[in-house]
Amino acid sequence: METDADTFYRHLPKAELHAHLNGSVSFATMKKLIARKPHLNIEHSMTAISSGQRRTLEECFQMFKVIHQLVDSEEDILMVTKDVVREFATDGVKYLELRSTPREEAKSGLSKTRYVETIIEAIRQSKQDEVDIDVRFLVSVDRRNGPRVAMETVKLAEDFMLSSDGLVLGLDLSGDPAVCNGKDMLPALQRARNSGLKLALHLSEVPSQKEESEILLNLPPDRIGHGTFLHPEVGGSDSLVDKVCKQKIPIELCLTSNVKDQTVPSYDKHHFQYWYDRGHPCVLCTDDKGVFCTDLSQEYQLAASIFALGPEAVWDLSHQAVQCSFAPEPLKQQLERRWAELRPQVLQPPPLQ
Ligand SMILES: CNc1ncnc2c1ncn2[C@@H]1O[C@H](COP(=O)(O)O)[C@@H](O)[C@H]1O
Ligand SMILES: [Zn+2]
Repeated sequence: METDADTFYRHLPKAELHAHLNGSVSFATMKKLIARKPHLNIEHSMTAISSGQRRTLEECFQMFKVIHQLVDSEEDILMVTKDVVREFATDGVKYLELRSTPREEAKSGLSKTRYVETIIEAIRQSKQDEVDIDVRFLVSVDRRNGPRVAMETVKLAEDFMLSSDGLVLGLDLSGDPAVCNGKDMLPALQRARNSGLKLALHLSEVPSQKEESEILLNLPPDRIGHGTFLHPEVGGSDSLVDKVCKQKIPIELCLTSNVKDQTVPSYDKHHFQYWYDRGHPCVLCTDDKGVFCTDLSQEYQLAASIFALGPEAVWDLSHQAVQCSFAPEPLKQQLERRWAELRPQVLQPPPLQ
């Protein structure tokens, strides 16, 4: 049963800035995918971490491999993208920056170019179907594939930035942080930056990335994913915090993801508190709503209850997310107007009976 609090969070207009396509596949879509490929013998428990369960980060990356087996054709990608976009819209997300790693699938004849084209097609179809959400796309670089593939991906992203009517806005660096030194990605990331792609980089998701984060922060990135181990209290450093604060680089914070993959010991120990208390721009995100069994309304609700945020503070957080987005100025202004229109409806208490 939906409570008044649930309704408030669902009606709160939200901007989702950190969502990996294949990590965002819902239970309902997963069922359709599993039915399409029964021979793979995949069960839902192999692709999602249900409530109360935890996994290691390594186990999470195994889950993505299983999901990738299920999503390996143009038809799958089109369906998955349309479903994910619709689900975010139903959750009250008005602006979504979706990210995904272009993949080649020899079996189904899928090329990386076709991969991205299919996602763009799904975004366009969602718009035509009048799904109430603006969607933009970030091309992901999986660090596992090393610097050469990273450079190829940047070139692909550049082409799409120029040919997608503004749907492709930037580049994401993600993938298993235990693999490959991000330092080696520097030439590709520099090139991306110089060509006008916005950079959203997963930084310090695990403790061993201090040196890498120092280097990548000099780029600088336009946003940081997680940043779990940047601050000195968890083994980071003042110098890292200084760089982030001086350049006011917004941080994408994914509470449930970090708790379920055990990079953060519990919700109340989440580094949201550290950055929020400093007045630093913080953006609540889901990361992988399918794998971590969450949605953005739930993430706002969790943050509010754990860190004692009132409705105005929650509103300010969702509003700030718009400002931290990579949306071009006219779209940002359009979203600002949307937020302003919805504010009285969402924040005003219901009249007394
Ligand atoms: C949990 N924390 C995380 N840290 C780093 N990278 C992550 C991630 N969650 C997801 N990804 C990245 O997103 C891919 C799946 O979506 P796409 O196939 O690209 O749509 C994963 O393979 C990984 O590269
Ligand atoms: Zn992520």
